[in-house]
Amino acid sequence: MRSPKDFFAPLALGAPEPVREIPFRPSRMIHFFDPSNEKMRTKVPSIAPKVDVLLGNLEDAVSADNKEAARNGLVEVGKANDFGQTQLWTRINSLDSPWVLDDLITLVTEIGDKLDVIMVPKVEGAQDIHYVDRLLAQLEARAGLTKPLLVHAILETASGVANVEDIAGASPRMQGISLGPADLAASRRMKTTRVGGGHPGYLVRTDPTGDDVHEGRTTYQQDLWHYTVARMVDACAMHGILPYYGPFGDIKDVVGCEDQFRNAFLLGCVGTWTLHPVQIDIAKKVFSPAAEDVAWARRVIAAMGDGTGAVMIDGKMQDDATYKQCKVVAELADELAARDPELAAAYDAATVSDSEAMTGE
Ligand SMILES: CC(C)(COP(=O)(O)OP(=O)(O)OC[C@H]1O[C@@H](n2cnc3c(N)ncnc32)[C@H](O)[C@@H]1OP(=O)(O)O)[C@@H](O)C(=O)NCCC(=O)NCCSC(=O)C[C@](C)(O)C(=O)O
Ligand SMILES: [Mg+2]
Repeated sequence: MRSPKDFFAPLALGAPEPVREIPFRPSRMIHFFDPSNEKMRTKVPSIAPKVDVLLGNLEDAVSADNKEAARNGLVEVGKANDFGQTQLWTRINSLDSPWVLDDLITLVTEIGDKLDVIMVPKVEGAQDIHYVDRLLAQLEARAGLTKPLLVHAILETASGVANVEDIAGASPRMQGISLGPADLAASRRMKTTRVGGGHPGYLVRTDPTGDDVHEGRTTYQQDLWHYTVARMVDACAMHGILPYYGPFGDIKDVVGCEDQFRNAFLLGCVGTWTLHPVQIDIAKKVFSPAAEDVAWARRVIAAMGDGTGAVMIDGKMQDDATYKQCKVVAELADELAARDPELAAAYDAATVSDSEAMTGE
């Protein structure tokens, strides 16, 4: 464990200074594409402006035969495109794979200036982040990069979940963490066969009231991922980094997908993954606060003045803590509106005057 005094020192001579604060750039959707697929590569210029993050995936879902083609395809995409406000990320192969070393050497030296974040799969503990941290510093120095690359961990092993707080705080490069429900389910020996989402068998049932043991009792499906997402959110908030939901594999179930995304949004996640174009608008809708919620938040903030004391608005008590919640919503809205003129217009149109606020009543 490094001394706190050394935490922000570069890990290689000539590497850039680590960031002191993780930049909050909109990342409502991390859109996955397979860079070994030529058709997908040609779509990059049209997809990039529609997403906050475009991610060239090198790991699972890219067949072993295509690993080099995916790496080279991503280099080609990185060099050929100007991504504007859209971030370019990659998911490298896992640290125990035969491909990861070449992934890192090639990507950092060839397109390190275009990449924002390196997503590391199957992170087991802080030691995995330390390894990547030092290697990235060496490669940044070799490539002459002036901006440090950030690191994002996927929470997809039981060990990773048990060590999530250490992972979140392992390096100043740590940008965020995503849930990896498919590998995590396998690692935990859960009995599901899906990529994210719920399961009809995971439920609670109302008590029997008499002879109705076998029928007439309502059941409620539960969220398999609640514990993990909540724990991930706390670990990220504790270390000033950003939590994300992950993939929702039932592409056709756009309603279930929206519900799962919204649960994550309400619990504190800033974004999710999109695996197919149909999920992009769902993520955008869910991870942009609703216009009426933004109007309400702005109204509470205006009525609360310096943020202390208590006021009544529409029969609801507001105080320092609701003020802080409203600041989270309003500040997120401002960040998103700065990038998205349509959202900015919707938020401005919904702004409600605070004149109805009844201070002290
Ligand atoms: C599922 C697949 C095969 C269906 O692909 P398809 O071509 O069969 O689907 P489609 O509905 O027929 O596609 C319609 C159009 O959309 C295009 N398209 C389709 N997808 C995309 C895309 N992502 N980006 C851009 N374009 C896309 C596709 O090329 C087609 O274009 P066309 O109309 O011109 O012919 C495809 O969507 C895909 O490959 N998606 C990405 C899959 C992926 O990255 N999986 C890994 C992440 S999840 C994971 O790893 C788990 C985790 C975290 O590790 C863990 O929980 O453990
Ligand atoms: Mg996985």
